[in-house]
Amino acid sequence: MAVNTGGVRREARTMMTRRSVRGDAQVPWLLRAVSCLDLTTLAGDDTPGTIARLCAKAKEPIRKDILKALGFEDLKIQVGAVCVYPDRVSDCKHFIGDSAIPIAAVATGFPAGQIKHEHKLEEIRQAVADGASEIDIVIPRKLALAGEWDQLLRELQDFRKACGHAHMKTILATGELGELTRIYKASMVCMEAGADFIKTSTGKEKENANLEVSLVMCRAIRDHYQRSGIRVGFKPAGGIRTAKQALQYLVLIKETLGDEWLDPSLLRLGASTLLTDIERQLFHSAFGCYPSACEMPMP
Ligand SMILES: O=C[C@H](O)COP(=O)(O)O
Repeated sequence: MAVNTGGVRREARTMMTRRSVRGDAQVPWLLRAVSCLDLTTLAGDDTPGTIARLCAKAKEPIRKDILKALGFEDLKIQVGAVCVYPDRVSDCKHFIGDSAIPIAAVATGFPAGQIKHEHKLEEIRQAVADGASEIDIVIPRKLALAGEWDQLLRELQDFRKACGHAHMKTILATGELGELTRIYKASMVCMEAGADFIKTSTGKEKENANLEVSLVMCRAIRDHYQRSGIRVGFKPAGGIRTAKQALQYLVLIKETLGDEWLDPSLLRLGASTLLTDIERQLFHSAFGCYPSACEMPMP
């Protein structure tokens, strides 16, 4: 199937002008975005201290006084998952404790995927053994770029097996795949290999998540569902920093896949700093002004 690039651009643009969430109506949508958030830290200087702070925030992502002022004090809200490098999974396991928040590990030589296939499989198995229940694998881009779809399918099926009981989220790194038609095809191969989620980007490419590639990937998910009856989740990731952007993704997913996909079991927003802006916007809705820098960190 060839994707009409101009048509996708137009549709993504007009969808945002046709449908938007304004004023107080934003509050439940933003809370939904928080519950679908893969709260992420993927930095070379991540330490057990960084992971302790990440896990504390994952358990209580929005301050109690804000929730109370919004009338949601009884809401038990937590993020969709925490997402870290494989070497930090055991720290996460320790700090997440008894909470049911899933631990996601990036793997297969994240972000570039330029390591040997057997090392990728070993990395997945180790992350699962350490306590990850979700594995965000990067696809070997060279196979997609060369159109070697059968080989890509075989390697992804190996990853699927190595994940065992853990969910497999496949990262396309769309910014490195070029054409939208290739992104559609790669999405289909990932789903055929048994991906539980397809994810746009690592956050490390020059071009990360955007509405156009998200529209194409959501359509691939819809087409796959119509053919197989299997619901695959979607994870836009990389460069999603503002509450406004998060709302745009929720609108796009609602319009393309329906309300059923607005749930952590089928939607995740991969982001390292988005939560700060969402909390600031919720503070504004609760108290009528933005917090000062000492009250809440700036994004
Ligand atoms: O998977 C999530 C991304 O790596 C996070 O990217 P970000 O730091 O641009 O939010």
